[in-house]
Amino acid sequence: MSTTGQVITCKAAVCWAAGEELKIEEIEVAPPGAHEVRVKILYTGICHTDEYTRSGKDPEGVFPVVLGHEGGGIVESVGEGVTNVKPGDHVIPLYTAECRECKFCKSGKTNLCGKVRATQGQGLMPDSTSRFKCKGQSLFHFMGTSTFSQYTVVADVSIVAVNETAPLQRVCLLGCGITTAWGAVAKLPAPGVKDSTVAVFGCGAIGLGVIETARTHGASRIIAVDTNPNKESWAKKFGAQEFVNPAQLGDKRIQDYLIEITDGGLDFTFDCTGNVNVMRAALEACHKGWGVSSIIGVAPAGHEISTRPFQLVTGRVWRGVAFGGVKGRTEIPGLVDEYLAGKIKIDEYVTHSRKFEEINEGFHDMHAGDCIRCVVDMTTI
Ligand SMILES: NC(=O)C1=CN([C@@H]2O[C@H](COP(=O)(O)OP(=O)(O)OC[C@H]3O[C@@H](n4cnc5c(N)ncnc54)[C@H](OP(=O)(O)O)[C@@H]3O)[C@@H](O)[C@H]2O)C=CC1
Ligand SMILES: N[C@@H](CCC(=O)N[C@@H](CSC=O)C(=O)NCC(=O)O)C(=O)O
Ligand SMILES: [Zn+2]
Ligand SMILES: [Zn+2]
Repeated sequence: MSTTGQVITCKAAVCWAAGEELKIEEIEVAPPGAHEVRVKILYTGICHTDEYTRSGKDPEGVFPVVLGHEGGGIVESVGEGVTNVKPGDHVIPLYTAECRECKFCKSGKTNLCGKVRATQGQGLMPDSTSRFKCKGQSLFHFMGTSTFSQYTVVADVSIVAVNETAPLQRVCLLGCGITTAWGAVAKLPAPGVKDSTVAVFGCGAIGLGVIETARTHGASRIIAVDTNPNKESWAKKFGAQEFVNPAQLGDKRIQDYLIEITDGGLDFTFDCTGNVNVMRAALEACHKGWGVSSIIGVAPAGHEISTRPFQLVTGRVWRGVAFGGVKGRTEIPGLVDEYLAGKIKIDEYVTHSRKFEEINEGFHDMHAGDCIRCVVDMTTI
């Protein structure tokens, strides 16, 4: 029986309040409005940003909410005026929209579309309402995606169809982590990291992806930095030649050590931790005159970065990047094809798989130190 135009009752993992575990609830998902798409989510990754918001560290966090932004699914139905996807398409929801009409999209300078960002940050659809209800209460959306629900509704500018032969339990990770890491390196202005020295701070999925992309883009030397000694073998497997544990340097600061072993500092550094002290170290480990440091990590509410302005006066550049600077509707289909052609790794990041009913264990996995990415099968309930 067709569900088009009907309210769908399904299961979702609801976070009722900051710091609480998720609770699997029966929820009602309204049909998509104009320029909206309802998606059956089959798989979702758990990203550290989901945990960041769950824990209450996100200044934009609103509750009760359906978290999740690294999903893969199939279009169930579309609202009026939707032309970019159709029922049955295999899709990846995008937390960075791409409307192709706003001043950001048209600038050619950024992937940060402005079309739905304001309401997305409030946990609402573009018309400032929610499509989710639980026990009569409205639930907030998250990052315009809410992939921890068996059905979700997203704006049409926030979704892309991908090659149907691609396994959704793998390419869902292109919804955030792997694309973020790939773009942060591959989309640097030419010549990028080719023949350059690189240091990557934090070797989770993001850091490992940065290491991998730096390797495939011809970096001459890649140094991985992580306080977790178990990450050394991971970093080397993805392409780092050296591994430094800052906790083992005694009184020496990590930036001073890196400057010492690289004849004045790195050409490129990347923060993949979200720790503002690490962000500072990554900037200060850059070479005078030309070193570029990219902030990828997301810092808790109230945390601020600082350094001596002299670090910038003397030619180091501090930048940040969201979703790797990638325009999702335009570029993700190509990344899926590159994965299918064996040019981009995804399988290697998946260390844990969980049933939907085990989603909280998936969050605990992230804290155990041996989890790179956990993929949740949304069809097990
Ligand atoms: N800008 C963007 O678009 C995106 C940003 N993010 C953000 O990127 C960050 C990284 O994500 P992810 O890779 O999933 O996270 P992980 O937690 O898996 O990886 C971070 C790694 O850094 C290590 N670490 C912690 N403290 C330090 C330190 N002081 N010095 C060196 N290493 C340290 C951690 O060790 P341990 O395991 O012991 O904690 C861990 O190995 C997060 O802040 C996430 O929110 C994610 C996706 C997109
Ligand atoms: N809401 C937070 C900031 C969260 C943040 O920086 N998100 C990243 C993506 S992290 C993905 O896992 C991002 O793309 N930000 C750009 C955006 O427009 O949201 C806060 O308010 O500090
Ligand atoms: Zn993420
Ligand atoms: Zn736009």
